[in-house]
Amino acid sequence: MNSAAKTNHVPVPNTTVKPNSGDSKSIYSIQNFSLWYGNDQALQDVQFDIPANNVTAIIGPSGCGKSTFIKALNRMVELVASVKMSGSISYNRKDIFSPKYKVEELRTNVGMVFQHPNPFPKSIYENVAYGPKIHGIKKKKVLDEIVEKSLKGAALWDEVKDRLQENAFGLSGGQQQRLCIARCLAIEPDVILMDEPTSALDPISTAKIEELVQKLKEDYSIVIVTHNMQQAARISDKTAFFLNGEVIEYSNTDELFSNPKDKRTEDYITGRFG
Ligand SMILES: Nc1ncnc2c1ncn2[C@@H]1O[C@H](COP(=O)(O)OP(=O)(O)OP(=O)(O)O)[C@@H](O)[C@H]1O
Repeated sequence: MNSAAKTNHVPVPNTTVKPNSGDSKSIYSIQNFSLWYGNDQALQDVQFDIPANNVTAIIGPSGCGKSTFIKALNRMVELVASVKMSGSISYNRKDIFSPKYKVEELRTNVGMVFQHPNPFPKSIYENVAYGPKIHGIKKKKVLDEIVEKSLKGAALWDEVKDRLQENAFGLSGGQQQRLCIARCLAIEPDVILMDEPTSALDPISTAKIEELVQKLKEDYSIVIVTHNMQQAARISDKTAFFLNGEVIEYSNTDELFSNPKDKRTEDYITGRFG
């Protein structure tokens, strides 16, 4: 780990966390991962595996560390100067914080979609072609194919195929979010991280994104932060419940919602707090 790890940190084993059931290959393995912003601890001994070609939901009340955790998975969290970490996160069995690991390689494999759609102030076409161009693809025919494939993958092609040169800001919020997903698909990642991707959207746009997430998991591993427990229950295979920076419970989604093992999980999913 290239960031200075705290030395005065005493790991507290979290006995309620279940290891991965082993029914699917793990894409990420998180071991005793802790994180501080300055002196304030935001994550404590997070430990679980994230399976490939599954949707993994991260739930928990405001401020429990969900965004911090998801931003650690692509090392975006390092952009905050005061961050210190200990423990490890492996992606495809390689420690992502090893000095040998190139962050560019990680970001090519791990795409991210944010809470608020954030298209570039460019045409719909250019938004999707941007990443491949950065990666050196110049031929128009190849770029055209990537743009079409990515927009189809994000279930947006039919709505925009006749207006590809129009500015992306002319799209609705839900369409902009699917454009951001298409932009992500264009660089052919393995993993898509989604940080509350539907919280700024209306119910119909939300339903479209949820349907899309279900389809995307055939080809991608998805980690989604959501405040919405119904959404987690509807679309995810695994759920991790975070509280005060700790993973209180991690298991198959149907199990976690129907038969929570920890009283705090039960209280949260039944709306007693949060
Ligand atoms: N850049 C930062 N600098 C300092 N502290 C931060 C920073 N980002 C987050 N924190 C703190 O870390 C803790 C976890 O925040 P985080 O945003 O990860 O929680 P969250 O569960 O995603 O919250 P929400 O659901 O409200 O988005 C909070 O106490 C927050 O104040």
